[in-house]
Amino acid sequence: MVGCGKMGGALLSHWMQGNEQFTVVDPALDSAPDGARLVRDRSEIASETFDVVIVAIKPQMIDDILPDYASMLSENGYVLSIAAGCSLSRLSRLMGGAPAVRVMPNLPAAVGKGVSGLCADDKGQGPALAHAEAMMGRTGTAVVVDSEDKIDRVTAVAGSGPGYVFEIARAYVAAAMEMGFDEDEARALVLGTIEGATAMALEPGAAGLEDLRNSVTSKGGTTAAGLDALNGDGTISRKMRETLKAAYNRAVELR
Ligand SMILES: NC(=O)C1=CN([C@@H]2O[C@H](COP(=O)(O)OP(=O)(O)OC[C@H]3O[C@@H](n4cnc5c(N)ncnc54)[C@H](O)[C@@H]3O)[C@@H](O)[C@H]2O)C=CC1
Ligand SMILES: O=C(O)[C@@H]1CCC=N1
Repeated sequence: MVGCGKMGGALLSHWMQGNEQFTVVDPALDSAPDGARLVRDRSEIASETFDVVIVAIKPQMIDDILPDYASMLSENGYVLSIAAGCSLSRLSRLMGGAPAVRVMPNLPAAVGKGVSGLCADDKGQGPALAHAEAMMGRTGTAVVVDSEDKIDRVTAVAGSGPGYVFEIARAYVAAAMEMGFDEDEARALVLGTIEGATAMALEPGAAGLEDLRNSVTSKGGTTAAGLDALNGDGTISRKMRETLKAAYNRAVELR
């Protein structure tokens, strides 16, 4: 595993539940998760081969770093990347034509509630994709998508998504504090509300989101007043479209 920072570390803690053995190369780590082997420089393992090379470094570093790993992939091995944008064809080329699988995870994998999309190139269909899907299944929900472009769309919706949710929650908490609650109270009220509303929407057979919203909204009541201020002019709807488009466009730039 090349790089083991925030996202790679979150995944590894759940990947370790399987039968694979992991070697992590990361110059910045003091220790690897229990049971994984840590090396700080690739030269320490240069003569070894691995069934999978996992790319968990920043996309901008891949061109410089990945070619050094091409000779370390075993004959039937594949490259698995979690990097935003970086295309299957680029990954495979940098790894000497190896089968390639792209995964777009998200950070709640840290608590086993990740959502991820996967896709593979032609050589990566079959055992490589099945293995990657099994690994991702240990971290939450994994969905194989039918085109590589959809991975960049998964990135915009789900990969970056926790960032949007944390930002919305942060603004919601800040507004609650301006209403006179202290931070602990505001966090409990806001995060509990988000958790409870999400749990209701996820119940099997739950009503649609519009109906759920309406079930909170009394005619002429407080929710109607709040919703009118929130999205009466469509600001939130427009902002969400702009948000996803901007993230998708950036993923395309990183291909
Ligand atoms: N953070 C997130 O929520 C998500 C991140 N990703 C992808 O995951 C990848 C990693 O992102 P983060 O974990 O957020 O970044 P990060 O900065 O936390 O982790 C990157 C790691 O790479 C290591 N590194 C730097 N140079 C290295 C080298 N030469 N050899 C080996 N390791 C090296 C760093 O020490 C660091 O631990 C990116 O490609 C990103 O697009 C994908 C989905 C979600
Ligand atoms: O911000 C990023 O580029 C990465 C990919 C998705 C989430 N974090």
